[in-house]
Amino acid sequence: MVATTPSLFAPETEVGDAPAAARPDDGRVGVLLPLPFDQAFDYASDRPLAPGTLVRVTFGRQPRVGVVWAGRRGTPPPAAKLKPVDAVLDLPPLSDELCRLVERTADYTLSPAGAVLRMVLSCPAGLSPPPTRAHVVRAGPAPDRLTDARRRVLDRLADGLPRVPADLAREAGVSDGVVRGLVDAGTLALEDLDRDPPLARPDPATPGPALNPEQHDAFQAIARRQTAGGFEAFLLEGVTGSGKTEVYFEAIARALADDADAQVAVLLPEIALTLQWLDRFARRFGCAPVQWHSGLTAAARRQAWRGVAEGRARVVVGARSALFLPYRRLKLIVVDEEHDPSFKQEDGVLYHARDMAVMRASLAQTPVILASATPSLESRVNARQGRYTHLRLTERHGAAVLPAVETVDMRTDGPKPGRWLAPALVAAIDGALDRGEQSLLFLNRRGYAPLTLCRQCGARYECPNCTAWLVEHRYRGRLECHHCGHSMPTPDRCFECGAEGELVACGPGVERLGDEVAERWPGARAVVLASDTLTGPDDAARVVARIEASQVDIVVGTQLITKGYHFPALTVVGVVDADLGLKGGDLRAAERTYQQLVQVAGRAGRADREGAVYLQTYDPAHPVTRALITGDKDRFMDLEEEARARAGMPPFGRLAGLVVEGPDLAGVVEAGRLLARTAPRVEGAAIYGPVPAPLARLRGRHRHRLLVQTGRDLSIQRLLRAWIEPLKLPPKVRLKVDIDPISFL
Ligand SMILES: Nc1ncnc2c1ncn2[C@@H]1O[C@H](COP(=O)(O)OP(=O)(O)OP(=O)(O)O)[C@@H](O)[C@H]1O
Ligand SMILES: [Zn+2]
Repeated sequence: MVATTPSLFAPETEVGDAPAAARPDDGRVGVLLPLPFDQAFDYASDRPLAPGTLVRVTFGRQPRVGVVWAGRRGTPPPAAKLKPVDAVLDLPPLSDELCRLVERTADYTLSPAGAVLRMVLSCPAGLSPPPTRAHVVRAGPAPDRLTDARRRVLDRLADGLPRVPADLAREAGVSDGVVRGLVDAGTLALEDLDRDPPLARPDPATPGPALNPEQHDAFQAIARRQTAGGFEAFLLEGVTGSGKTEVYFEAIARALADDADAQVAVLLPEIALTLQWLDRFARRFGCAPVQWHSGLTAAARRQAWRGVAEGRARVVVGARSALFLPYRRLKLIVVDEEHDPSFKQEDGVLYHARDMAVMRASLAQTPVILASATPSLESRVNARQGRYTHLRLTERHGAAVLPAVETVDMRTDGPKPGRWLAPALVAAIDGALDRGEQSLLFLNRRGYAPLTLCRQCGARYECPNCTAWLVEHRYRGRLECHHCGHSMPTPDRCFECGAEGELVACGPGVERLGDEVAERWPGARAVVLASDTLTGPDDAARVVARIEASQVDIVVGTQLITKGYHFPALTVVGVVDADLGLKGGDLRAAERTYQQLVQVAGRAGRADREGAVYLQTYDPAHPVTRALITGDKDRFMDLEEEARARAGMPPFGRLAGLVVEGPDLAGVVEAGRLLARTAPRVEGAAIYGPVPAPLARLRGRHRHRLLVQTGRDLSIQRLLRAWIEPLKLPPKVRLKVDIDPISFL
């Protein structure tokens, strides 16, 4: 059997302990702590505590919040050493479904269960009751002496909503003393209430747009499962602009309407979590969803976490970590842009949020929707083999059509040296400017130039901590490492030979394109968009609003600007270096490049004006380029799939990356040798390496890699555990195990 995520569907692999009743019989409960231990520790409890109950205990000397756990008990300590459960938190217990997700994720990724639990309890402030504040409420009859000022205060309170005294006084246009007087008179009273305003409830009753027939069929398939109940995974594949979002909005509305306590999780790649998306949600549901991502303030984070745990947060939209929130009653999961590599977490617990979303849905017995214009090969195979239900939207909504794609052969039709935009692309932008339309130039490289070298002696500027060039950022006047953040002012003389004025920038980044645009079209309104040219989400929102309002003619951007945006006046897209993603090619380089370019191209011509896309390439015959021109995605993906199948690569075989890293090379080499020497010799498993990783140094640490490849019929986790657990690595050397690796750096 070929299974893409075996522990989802093949219980014979790694299954965590099934939750049984906690065992208070012996006066003990197991408590799993958010620390890197796989086992629950015993604590004394004089009353039975249900699994999932959040408790405060002492571990070492530290107070900690943990979770009463049904299985995974370590060696029981003697009764004399047992510490009591100090307190039970005033929160609903974690759902059984979530506890099992923690165990499955731990088993699947070879992480300690406690490390996964830590992702669930990721908001310590949310664990305590919310701070309170005195609010004014109506408490008795109006006083005999009802002045005009007093009447205004009472009028404000007529809606029944409590208010903070100062706010009330301001709203009524009176002094604080008037409010105080009413409290003294017994007409009003002060009550300690949650400082946090209540979370708004999205309204599923507002009708969405009428779905077109394809959208309607897709939604009906999902709705049938919602009515019948239970787990089903849907792959919602629709060309860019086909209305995937409208379809899953309907499914969200259905989930909310069917069950007054239902909760919905929507996972988006962080950079696709834009104001445009939030606005659209608010227009459809009457209020913003609850957000969960790295940019939240501490207060917003606390409110979101607690709102989810108490079931008040009905729709949560967030980056991958939103999957591990303590939903009480999860009824639908949506993973939008499911192919996006950023769903893989690359540090700590190395999980893939898309795969774990499917796992969570199956544990919670709910539908899950994976949406994409360019589904991952893994999901495609799952759909073909019947594990996912495949829903397709083949056309853009309404009159919009997919843009025409052309290649520009850089070997024959490229620009002059020192320029980056070919004549054909320049002509297309001229045309767009004449017609008052917008153009987008895409280059997935921040900064001005990726390499700086000395024309005199050839010296290159390298990061002292990493195997990487320093990238020039001319706007800031600095050279920077994109891996560790190391940064220095751009020098004016060579560090090697001292020659002055001889340093040259090699190759383009978006800033350099911005210069070329300014030179060529001095009258055009241009903007360069990259994560480091924006000061934050507000700045990004402002720029996007300007583009929407057609106050920008030419956008130069990294992938930041490619995901999910809808700019009606944008008609020309230029991909400045279509070959960039193919360099250094790992397993998924072609697939990923294809997906990214389809997304970029998909920004063109989304409304009533037709779009055109220009791909600048040195290899116009490359299958990725061919597929983009012909639009024959299926053929391209079929070829990719055949190649993977032939090589026994995922999803037809399984991979695990092992990285040994440490501060000194000798220890790393020794650890690599130890792994090689003890490697299991098992039929159906191959082990490659150790070799220095492509990023042989990162943040000052040396890194060597091994790659383990097995067939689908082997449990790669079991093989790894038996091999690695007994090993004693040299001091300061760490081993990172990455199941289903996405990054091979
Ligand atoms: N049934 C419909 N009625 C009216 N407008 C629609 C309908 N379906 C889609 N649209 C509009 O068409 C545009 C594209 O739809 P949407 O953004 O949902 O597509 P998508 O498939 O999610 O796109 P992408 O993958 O490019 O992000 C939006 O402006 C949307 O409001
Ligand atoms: Zn560095």
